[in-house]
Amino acid sequence: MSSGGDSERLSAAFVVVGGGIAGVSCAEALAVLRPQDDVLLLSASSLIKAATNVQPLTKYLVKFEVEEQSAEALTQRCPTVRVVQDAVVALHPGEGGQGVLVTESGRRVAYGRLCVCSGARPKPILADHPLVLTVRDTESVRTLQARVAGARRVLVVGNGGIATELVHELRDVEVVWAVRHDHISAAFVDAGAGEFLLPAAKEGADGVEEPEHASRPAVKRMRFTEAQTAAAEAPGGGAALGPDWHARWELRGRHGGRLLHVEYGCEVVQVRAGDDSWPAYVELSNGTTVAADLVVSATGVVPNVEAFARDNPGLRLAEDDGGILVDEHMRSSVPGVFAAGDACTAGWTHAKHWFQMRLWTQARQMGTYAARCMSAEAEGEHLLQDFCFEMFTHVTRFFGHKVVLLGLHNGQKLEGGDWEMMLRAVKGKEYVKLVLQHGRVQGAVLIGDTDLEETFENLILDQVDVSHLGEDLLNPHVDVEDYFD
Ligand SMILES: Cc1cc2nc3c(=O)[nH]c(=O)nc-3n(C[C@H](O)[C@H](O)[C@H](O)COP(=O)(O)OP(=O)(O)OC[C@H]3O[C@@H](n4cnc5c(N)ncnc54)[C@H](O)[C@@H]3O)c2cc1C
Ligand SMILES: NC(=O)C1=CN([C@@H]2O[C@H](COP(=O)(O)OP(=O)(O)OC[C@H]3O[C@@H](n4cnc5c(N)ncnc54)[C@H](OP(=O)(O)O)[C@@H]3O)[C@@H](O)[C@H]2O)C=CC1
Repeated sequence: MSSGGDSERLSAAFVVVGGGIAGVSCAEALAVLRPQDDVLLLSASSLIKAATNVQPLTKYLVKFEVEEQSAEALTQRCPTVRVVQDAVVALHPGEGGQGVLVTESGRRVAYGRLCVCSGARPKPILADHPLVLTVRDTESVRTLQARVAGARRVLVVGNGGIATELVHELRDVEVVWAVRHDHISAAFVDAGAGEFLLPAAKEGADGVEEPEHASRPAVKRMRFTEAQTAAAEAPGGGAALGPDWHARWELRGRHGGRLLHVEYGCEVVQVRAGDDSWPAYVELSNGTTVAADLVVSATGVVPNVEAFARDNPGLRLAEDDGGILVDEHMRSSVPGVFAAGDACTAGWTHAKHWFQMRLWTQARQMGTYAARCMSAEAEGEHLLQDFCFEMFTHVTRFFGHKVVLLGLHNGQKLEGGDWEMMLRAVKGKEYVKLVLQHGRVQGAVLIGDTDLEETFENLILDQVDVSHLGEDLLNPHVDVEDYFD
């Protein structure tokens, strides 16, 4: 990896900014697609993140590991990729000719085509408070580990991916989890799934039990309208860490046992100065005051695009989340500038069953696809959009359970009309939820080892009418695939 070098001038036909999953996937794909061209990967972080052990679970659902690697590992795999560690501070798109990036160390990097994969950064509450921490990269989790080691009670704020994983992993400490919804893990799952996960959340990582096999699944069918859904959801530096980050970092406090208490339907109002007993008292909007050693804010992310947007009014950012707005070919509003991963906002008309979530799956898909788009543009070729944008898929683990999310799994985008929800649940073992509209499956939440992902993926994609199946659709003794052979 190159570093240093005041006012050095570099140039490459293809420049990628960012050493996270999106940037590395883009650079790797460019190396394959454009063996004749130099690819320059510029990253502020010294290590890069690569997707390894990629395993397709179905046509759309892919599982992989995220490995932190040295830049040399990437250049060995892809000899045409040069990696330079430096932070971009400005983008000068140029007019008609080559654009130029300016870096922190004074380099000027000319590009033919650029892909911005600069990720996102935490959107914390009380950002400058010394007792409030966020988690994003290796450095931040190292700080968290040190601070948790001296803690008796930690307040976790937020109800998404990080809070869900963190609450599970905190050991030997009292955890108060403040969520603004009426159930846990609301950024990913519905109230029923939150209820299903709660006992495992209370157990924590040390107490994960083997699933029960004895009880019979209960199948329920419910009909939802827009009003009911709204009511149900009413209040009650470096690359992002990869999945399983928590498995590598023991987060152990000094309480001598773990306790979880959830405060529902609330936000932080203020953090009051502490006394001899506790370093801080946190006032919540539901009237509760929590004495704590530490507050972890896990309240979402914002795209990290200031260096590119500053002084570039021509670079359109999304109004709602501030990401670089890209079209169906990952092109920004500035010619020659593409964007992918957490840094971008998908500005095209989405397929019915797809929506954007800032996840490593989408970072990898977008990075790879952006490389294909850049290459096709260079050749003047027309490219059809990748099929991965046809349907939202995500696989992860929450509280020791495998979680698969398919399509409009929470009825997203279906607000306007009638939709039904069909459920099958066995306490501690599995939770299967289908979202149906007009007799067709629109989405699914599969928790546990259900082995149903392929069946429901096909039903969502094919949109066949399944109304004649009734509750057999979730009958564990019926092979739904047989109906469609
Ligand atoms: C704690 C945590 C756990 C997560 N767990 C999961 C999970 O289990 N499953 C999942 O799907 N998703 C997970 N995510 C989300 C996932 O990690 C991100 O969606 C994904 O990594 C985004 O990849 P990216 O390449 O777009 O951005 P990043 O990984 O953030 O990479 C951005 C890169 O750009 C570089 N950079 C930034 N600005 C500049 C600049 N100006 N100049 C040069 N370089 C720059 C950074 O150094 C970094 O190398 C998690 C996120 C966090 C924080
Ligand atoms: N296993 C996985 O798949 C994981 C994925 N990730 C991803 O990493 C990124 C960062 O994770 P994370 O920070 O958890 O973000 P998420 O977007 O997953 O969740 C943010 C949560 O914080 C809530 N929130 C926002 N503002 C406030 C506030 N002021 N007070 C209280 N709560 C608030 C949001 O509520 P509301 O929805 O109402 O706005 C939401 O529940 C996300 O893109 C996430 O998808 C992270 C870890 C694991």
